[in-house]
Amino acid sequence: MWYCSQGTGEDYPHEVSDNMQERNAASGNTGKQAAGEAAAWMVDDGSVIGLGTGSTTAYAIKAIGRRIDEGLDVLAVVTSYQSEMLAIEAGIPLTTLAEHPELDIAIDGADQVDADLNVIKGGGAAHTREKVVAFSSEQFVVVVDDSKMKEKLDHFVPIEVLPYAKDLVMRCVRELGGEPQLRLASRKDGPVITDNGNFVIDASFGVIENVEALAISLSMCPGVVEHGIFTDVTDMVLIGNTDGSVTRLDTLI
Ligand SMILES: O=C(CO)[C@H](O)[C@H](O)COP(=O)(O)O
Repeated sequence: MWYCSQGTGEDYPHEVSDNMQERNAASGNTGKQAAGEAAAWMVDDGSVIGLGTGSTTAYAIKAIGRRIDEGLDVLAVVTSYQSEMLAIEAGIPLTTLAEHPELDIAIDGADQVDADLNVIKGGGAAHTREKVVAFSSEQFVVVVDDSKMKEKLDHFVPIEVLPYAKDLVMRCVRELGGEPQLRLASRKDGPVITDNGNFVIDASFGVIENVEALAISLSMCPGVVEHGIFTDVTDMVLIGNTDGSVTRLDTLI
């Protein structure tokens, strides 16, 4: 269950909303920027935060960096080399899960979100660390543009696998009714190698009727390091719309 609220200027602090629509429209990435920047305002002073990966989260990271310039005091755990580089560039002090195993809030993008706030992640092959960070956080906030919202999930599911187990995992996926495809690199010959040194298999299942059952079945296949289905962890989704407004979906407890 979730409830929904929508706003433009009034719902978010001045700095996010002021001229937000104009700036976002100019960038050509309106929804992602609106959602990412709105999430940056969810971060409290003195908190330890998790930073996801991807182009939408990048807007949040840059906006948190601007808040730090104005005095915000935070420490961040990153989920990938990409978020590490962006956080360093934005001037965000870093820490680790070993030093801070419990995070206050994590902000991350998604490839698709359904009406029950189930999420598919891993378009950037970072979902393993992203899932660890999400489950280590008191609050997990997902930031997406409105094209990512679906009544039922039908996006392919990224699965990080041990290279040694590639063929077994492909067989598991087929037995579960899916069509597996090894993700290939675009600027290198051969497969994508994750930040953890593994392969990624993208598995298409069409419309996923039972998200939790599929998530459990995929986890049970030997050689699966982690798959991109996130259930029962998302507390809030901030959806950036093409006009620069942001719609908020919260879980009801
Ligand atoms: O899961 C992810 C990385 O593994 C990303 O958060 C997801 O792919 C969304 O990316 P973007 O914000 O660039 O659309």
